[in-house]
Amino acid sequence: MIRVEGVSKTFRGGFEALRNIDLTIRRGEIFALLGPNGAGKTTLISVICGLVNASAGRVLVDGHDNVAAYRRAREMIGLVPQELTNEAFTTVWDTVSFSRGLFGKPKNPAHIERVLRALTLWEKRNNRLLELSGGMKRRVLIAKALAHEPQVLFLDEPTAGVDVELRREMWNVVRDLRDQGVTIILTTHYIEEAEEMADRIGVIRRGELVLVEEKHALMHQLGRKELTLHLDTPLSAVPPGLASHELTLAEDGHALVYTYDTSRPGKGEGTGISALLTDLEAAGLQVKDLHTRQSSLEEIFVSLVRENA
Ligand SMILES: Nc1ncnc2c1ncn2[C@@H]1O[C@H](COP(=O)(O)OP(=O)(O)OP(=O)(O)O)[C@@H](O)[C@H]1O
Repeated sequence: MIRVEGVSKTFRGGFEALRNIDLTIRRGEIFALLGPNGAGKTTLISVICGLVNASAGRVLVDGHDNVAAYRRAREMIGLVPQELTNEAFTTVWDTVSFSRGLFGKPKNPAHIERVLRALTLWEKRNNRLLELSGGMKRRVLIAKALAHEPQVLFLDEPTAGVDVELRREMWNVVRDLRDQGVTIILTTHYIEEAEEMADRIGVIRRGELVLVEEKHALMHQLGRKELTLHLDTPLSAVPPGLASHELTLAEDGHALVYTYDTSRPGKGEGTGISALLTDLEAAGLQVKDLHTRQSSLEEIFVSLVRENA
């Protein structure tokens, strides 16, 4: 659906906000662009949408070059901006219809009605924006972005600063849109959001795309857990009887660390912990204490960003 080829952006003054980005977005997927503040997420979206010119490279939207064929490319895209706009005295119906008009599309009340119903705004269509709750205003932004029937929807921080309940509601809205065939690209600070929503995740850091991965493959990494066994008597090496387990020595031989995978439970011997405990006993090792830990999503994200430093 979208190809980003060798895109760089250097702002006036020489700041390099994007460096040689290559990215392909597949039709019908939800792609989450994850990155810390100032990483370049908004700049990348702005370049793809043709709001900011790239310094190098090109962007194709469904095969249309977004500079040479700007109008064709742009009309395929709906953009939900980060900030709420301020048309307080306009009604929901008018503001959404107006957005469609901006793309030179003929009026289509049936489509506007479909969009408003899908976003549960139909009952509020005659209300002015100032009369809506924060969550409704956010949904109006989505309705505006969908008014001209785009095939791709960009959501820039769709749930920044909203409460948990509203965040879940937004996630459902986005999933429904995907189910209707809209390709979705969202930026987020929230790892949980990327985990919950995305088919693929891209991590951007200081203008570079440091990782693009299927969510499930990432989850596989995330699924690793550690079991630390504190020993009564320190060891100088892992005993031969335990060689078949994935063990390393830690804390000067006072602890054995077992790494296992939680993403494939219930197959064969499962986590392997019971077999390990049996073998520990057979090897005559006394375990004083034990604890388990799982890398949090935050840790994985931070380590990904650091690894690529
Ligand atoms: N018009 C501009 N002129 C100069 N520098 C800019 C301009 N727009 C953005 N930048 C810089 O480019 C970098 C990337 O900004 P961008 O808004 O893309 O980050 P972001 O990843 O969306 O961050 P956030 O999560 O904070 O929204 C920042 O350092 C920002 O200061």
